[in-house]
This record gives sequence, structure tokens and C-alpha cells, in this order.
Amino acid sequence: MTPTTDDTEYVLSARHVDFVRDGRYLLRDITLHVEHGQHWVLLGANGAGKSTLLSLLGAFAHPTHGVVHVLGHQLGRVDMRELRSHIGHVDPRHTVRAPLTVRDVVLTGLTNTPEFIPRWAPTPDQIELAETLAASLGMSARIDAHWQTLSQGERGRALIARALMVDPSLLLLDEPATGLDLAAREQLLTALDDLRVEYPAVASILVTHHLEEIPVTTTHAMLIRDGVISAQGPIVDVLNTANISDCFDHAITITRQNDRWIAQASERRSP
Ligand SMILES: Nc1ncnc2c1ncn2[C@@H]1O[C@H](COP(=O)(O)OP(=O)(O)OP(=O)(O)O)[C@@H](O)[C@H]1O
Repeated sequence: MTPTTDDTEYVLSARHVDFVRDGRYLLRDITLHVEHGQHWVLLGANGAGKSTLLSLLGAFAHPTHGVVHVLGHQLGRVDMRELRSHIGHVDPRHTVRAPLTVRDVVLTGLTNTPEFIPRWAPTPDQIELAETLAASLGMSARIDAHWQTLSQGERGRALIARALMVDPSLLLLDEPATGLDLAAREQLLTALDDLRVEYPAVASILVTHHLEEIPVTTTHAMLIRDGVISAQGPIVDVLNTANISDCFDHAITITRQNDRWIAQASERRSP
């Protein structure tokens, strides 16, 4: 794609962004551009600033300095709440207290609330859409199950269906594989890969600490260290031993097998 100079044409754009809290730079001089159909992974050690960056890109916070455009709108000049309603946000910490079924929880993606809001009821078309999306995430058999009875993996897939209810142009996935066993993780990654084929215009950013949790359809990578982007670009250019070792401040060897990434400590001490 020919590079564009108009920031409103990107799904996400940040230029020279700092985010300062209590006099501390949590993010410094962040510049990035995400185009339609691109799938980014955001990698970094604990405390590097991944969640902070995601809070800006998800229109939850304003930058201290610099300019952020989300879905063509400049933060600070737009109703953030309205903007958020066009973003699919998958947060594994999503909490449901009411006795809702999977179908109900997927439908709450429309109101962007944890539970149904008073005096709101879904239309038959919206219910059908919720069931279709749940089916595309392999959740048809569990559509009437109560949320509290779901496994962690089932919840993860249902939350992706929920995020898709608003027909988002942007999907933000905050450590979606956290707490999943091997089979559930693989099911989730396959579901994400399938989804990306089914909805080719949707862009996504997936946050993780683990290279093994990167779906094969991921196109770009961004590495963040101490609030600064240490590398970014097409994933095959960015994920290498030197860049990852630098990002995590540890000697780590990167290998790639069947389009999946594997990380191992470079030096092993004898027991
Ligand atoms: N509101 C805040 N005020 C002050 N410091 C904050 C605030 N939010 C986060 N921090 C600090 O900013 C740094 C980056 O935090 P952030 O949660 O973005 O990191 P992260 O990369 O998502 O980490 P993890 O992988 O552990 O989730 C941390 O040192 C954190 O303590």
C-alpha cells in the first residue's frame, strides 16, 4: 500500500506521543501507524507500557504531548465514549456478575456494558447476529450456557464474539490467551486466524508477553521497552534474536516453525 500522509486515513496513528503521570514518562516519543487489515502484536516486558499504550489507542486516555488519531478522529477533539463504541475491545478481565448466558454476554457488546442496561432489549436481528458471531467462534453448542459455567477458553472466544457485535474497524486484544491451557490457547489462536480471513478489513492489536501466543496471521510487530518503541514493522523483520533480547533485556533466541514463533533463553546454566 502506498504510504499515506493524512493521519485520518489510518485506523490508528500516533505522532511523537508522550504519556506522563506523576512526572514520569510512561510512554515517550511514540510514533506508529496502523492500516486497515493489518494485525499487530505489541510485545514487551512487565511494566514496559503496553497497557498504557493500549489505553490511548482504545480512546480511554489522552496523550500528554503529541497527537493520536483513532479511526480518523483526533483524541481531544472527539467524544471518547462515542469513539469507543466503534472499537472491539477484548479484555480477559471482563467481569460478568449478573446471571447472563453466552448469548446475553455477546449482546452486551452492543451497549458496551458488562450487563444489560435498563429499558434496552435486543432486536431479533441483533440476537441472530450474536448467534452467528458466537457460531463463528465455535460457541454454538454453549450459546445458552450461563457465563459462570464457562471455561476460561470459552469465555475468551465469547468475548471476541462480543467485541465483533459493533462491526468494529479495530479490535484490541489485551493478552487474550492469559490463563488458557494448551488446547484452549490453540483453539483461540485458530479462531483469531479464521476471523481475520472472514473480516479482512478489520485491523487488530494483540498484546502479549509470549511469542508462542502470536497468531500466524499477524502481519506486524511492535516492541516496547521502558515506554519507548524499540522496534516496529513487518513481523518477519522485527521478531529476531537481537530485537527481542534488547526488548526484554535478556539473551533470548528466536526461531520460527510453521509460521509460529518460539523463544528460548540463549544461555542455559547447568542445574
Ligand atoms: N495511572 C498511573 N500512574 C502512574 N504510573 C502508572 C499508571 N499506570 C501505569 N503506571 C506505571 O506505568 C508503567 C507501565 O505500566 P503498564 O501497565 O502500561 O505496563 P505493561 O507493559 O502493560 O505491563 P504488564 O505486562 O505487567 O501488564 C508501570 O511502571 C506502571 O506501574
